[in-house]
Amino acid sequence: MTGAAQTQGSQSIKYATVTWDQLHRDARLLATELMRQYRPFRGLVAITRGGLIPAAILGRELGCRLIETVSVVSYEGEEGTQQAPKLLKAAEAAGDGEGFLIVDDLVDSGVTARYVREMLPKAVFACLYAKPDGRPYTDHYVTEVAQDTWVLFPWDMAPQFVPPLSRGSVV
Ligand SMILES: O=P(O)(O)OC[C@H]1O[C@H](OP(=O)(O)OP(=O)(O)O)[C@H](O)[C@@H]1O
Ligand SMILES: Nc1nc2[nH]cnc2c(=O)[nH]1
Ligand SMILES: [Mg+2]
Repeated sequence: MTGAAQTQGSQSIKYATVTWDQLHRDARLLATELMRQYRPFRGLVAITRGGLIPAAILGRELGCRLIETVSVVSYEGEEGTQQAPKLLKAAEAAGDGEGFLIVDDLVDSGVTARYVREMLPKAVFACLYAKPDGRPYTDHYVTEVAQDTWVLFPWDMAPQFVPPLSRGSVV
């Protein structure tokens, strides 16, 4: 994970960028830990969309071909900042979650994880990255990220031209 700061107006935003290679390595590290701790899972539940690619990698490593999805949208509540999750698709094949592993890319506030866990109380929850507020809602994660940092996943980015320093650009 690589750190960077970007200024937008008067605000400085901190980013942690994750490359495809790093994401793949982290997903394999997570798989190693899960293999050590659990009997084979009956299936995985990917939280769309961010959990889909981590779930594909974990499914391959753990030898698990049943991958169910749950689709949740979190949006701003009318009174301002409170997020209210809305279910677009339930994980019907997972029952109460027994024998299933819920997979997401990260936990931030923990709102999404808490909501999905309430639907699948017997499932194990794992993600790649965890911010402090979300950490209590995941059983496993690989790397902690500061709460004020936005994780940029490989699917959020594209390589682009950067002018050389000699042209006076600021890095
Ligand atoms: O802990 P929280 O504050 O709930 O945030 C974490 C969730 O936010 C992101 O998903 P998002 O809702 O942006 O949708 P996406 O996966 O489709 O990109 C991320 O993939 C997690 O699912
Ligand atoms: N890409 C991305 N999505 C998020 N959703 C909630 N927090 C984050 C984050 O840090 N990065
Ligand atoms: Mg998501």
